[in-house]
Amino acid sequence: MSIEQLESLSWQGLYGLAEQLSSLLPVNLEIRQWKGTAHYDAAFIARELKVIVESLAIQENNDYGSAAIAGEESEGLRALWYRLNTTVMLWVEADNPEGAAWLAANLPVIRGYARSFREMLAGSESSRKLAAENSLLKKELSAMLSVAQEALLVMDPDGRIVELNPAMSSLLESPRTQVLGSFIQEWISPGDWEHLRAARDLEERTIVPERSGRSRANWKIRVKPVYDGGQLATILLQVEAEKLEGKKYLFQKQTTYRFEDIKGTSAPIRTIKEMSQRVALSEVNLLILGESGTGKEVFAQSIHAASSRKDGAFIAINCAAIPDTLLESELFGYESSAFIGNRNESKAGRFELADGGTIFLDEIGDMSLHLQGKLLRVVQERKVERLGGMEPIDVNVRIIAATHRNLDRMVAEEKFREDLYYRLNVIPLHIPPLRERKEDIPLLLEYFMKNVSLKYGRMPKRLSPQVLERLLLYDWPGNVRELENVVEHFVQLEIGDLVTLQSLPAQIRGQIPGVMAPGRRSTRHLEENHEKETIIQLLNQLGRDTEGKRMVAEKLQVSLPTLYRKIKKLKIK
Ligand SMILES: Nc1ncnc2c1ncn2[C@@H]1O[C@H](COP(=O)(O)OP(=O)(O)OP(=O)(O)O)[C@@H](O)[C@H]1O
Repeated sequence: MSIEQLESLSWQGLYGLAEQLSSLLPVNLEIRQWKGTAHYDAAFIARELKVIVESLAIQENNDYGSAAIAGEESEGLRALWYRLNTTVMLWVEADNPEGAAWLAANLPVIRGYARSFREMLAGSESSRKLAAENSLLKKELSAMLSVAQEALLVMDPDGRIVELNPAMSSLLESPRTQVLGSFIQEWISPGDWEHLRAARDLEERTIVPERSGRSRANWKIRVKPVYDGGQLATILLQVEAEKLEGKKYLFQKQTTYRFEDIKGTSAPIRTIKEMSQRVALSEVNLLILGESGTGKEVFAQSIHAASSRKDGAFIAINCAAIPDTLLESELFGYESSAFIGNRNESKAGRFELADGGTIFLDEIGDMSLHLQGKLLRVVQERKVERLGGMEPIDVNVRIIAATHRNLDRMVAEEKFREDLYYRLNVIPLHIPPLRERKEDIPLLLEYFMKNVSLKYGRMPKRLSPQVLERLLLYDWPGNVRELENVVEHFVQLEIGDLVTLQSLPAQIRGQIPGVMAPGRRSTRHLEENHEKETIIQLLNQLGRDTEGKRMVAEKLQVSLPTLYRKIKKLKIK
């Protein structure tokens, strides 16, 4: 029966309604009769019930703490209902003894209303409770996330990032507000996203992020899907930037450097740059040799970017950064049956991924003899075999290998396969250490000062002439990387815009030129050569008379007699 029909019914009374309705409703319904009123009509009651039902529907999302009041007057009768929290009260001012009988007769109709009333109330009540619980849970979740040291991220099944903590935002090097709402696919490859989405339970994997900020570290990911009613509802991610114990990365697949990024105008750097630009155009494998921090990787990337393979992948892998067995499966891939462990998937190796492009095997001197043998096969036959795979797979990959080790000596000591050495070493590129091209130092200082200041949003600082002089005297065992770090140190210092001697890092301040800096691996011979060179430079600058020599001794922080002894010993004219 509709409200309209109910409205047309005549008034029968009120008594008994309250009790009966209250037993049907999840609320206390009080219907009160106010004495002194002549009559009442059913239409009015029905309208009131309608108002209650509709108001409840409208107010579903309202704050239940506030009272909702609706009232109506009709022919001197007044009904007032209100709801405060879960209590609904309907007061009716009427005094009609026939009411009870009428209500009893029409109870099924009233019950129908009561039922929908109850359902609505129950629905709105449970959604209110749920909303309250949800909002509390959300607050608890974000509090938990904010105190966690691990980088954590919550996303929906489409990869939309709905929450992340400060550790994650710093790992992504982006403010939280900027990341919220973006998609994880902006940070990782489609293949890696597919794997994350397909995870059935807690899973771990290492991936190479598409964008990972300056660290260029790989991500060790723990992924946990959350299901609701059999449907994937949320994906939780814990990300750890791979700890590389001093290594730069395990894998990497973008190039960021071009030849124009290689700064330096000295003869040695110009020569090696020109040579690299020439060989970039050929297809030969390359071996880049040089001390740590000289820019071997910068060269490898620039060569790839200038080669005909530039549209193919550049896959870098650090052979010293991971254990041999993992390196083997990473390089060559595996078939499900063969891989030891609980994985049941097949995986392409880095050689396959680099097909049509370049593979950069960094720290090749650290590769085991066993893997050197397998690598030789790839170099010779241009085919790889996955672990446990039956069919060799053709790969068209250019290999650029690099090492800071002395491979000649390793070959002599039978620690590096001679046949592989000759295959890779078709055109060796020696990157000179910074101390052999000191004229590049001012340019590099200026270049890094500009870049690093920009990165930290600070004003570039000037170097005092004494600081510049000391930096020119220093022998830079960590090469360009060390120089970049020193500039970073300057930029971060809370000093004025002038860097003075006091601000120099200890290793540079403390170094008397020619005395080996801690960690330096150069030989005594190199050290003496360098000392000799430094003294000659200073004598040329300051003069060879006694006054000049006194100043040179002062600069070198040695006594005048010591300087004379050194001049004699090093046969300086
Ligand atoms: N000529 C250069 N111009 C500008 N920046 C350079 C140059 N050479 C090196 N760098 C910078 O120095 C740092 C070290 O370079 P890179 O990582 O290529 O050295 P590496 O020889 O591969 O070191 P390692 O042997 O430790 O792997 C990088 O940050 C790079 O940007």
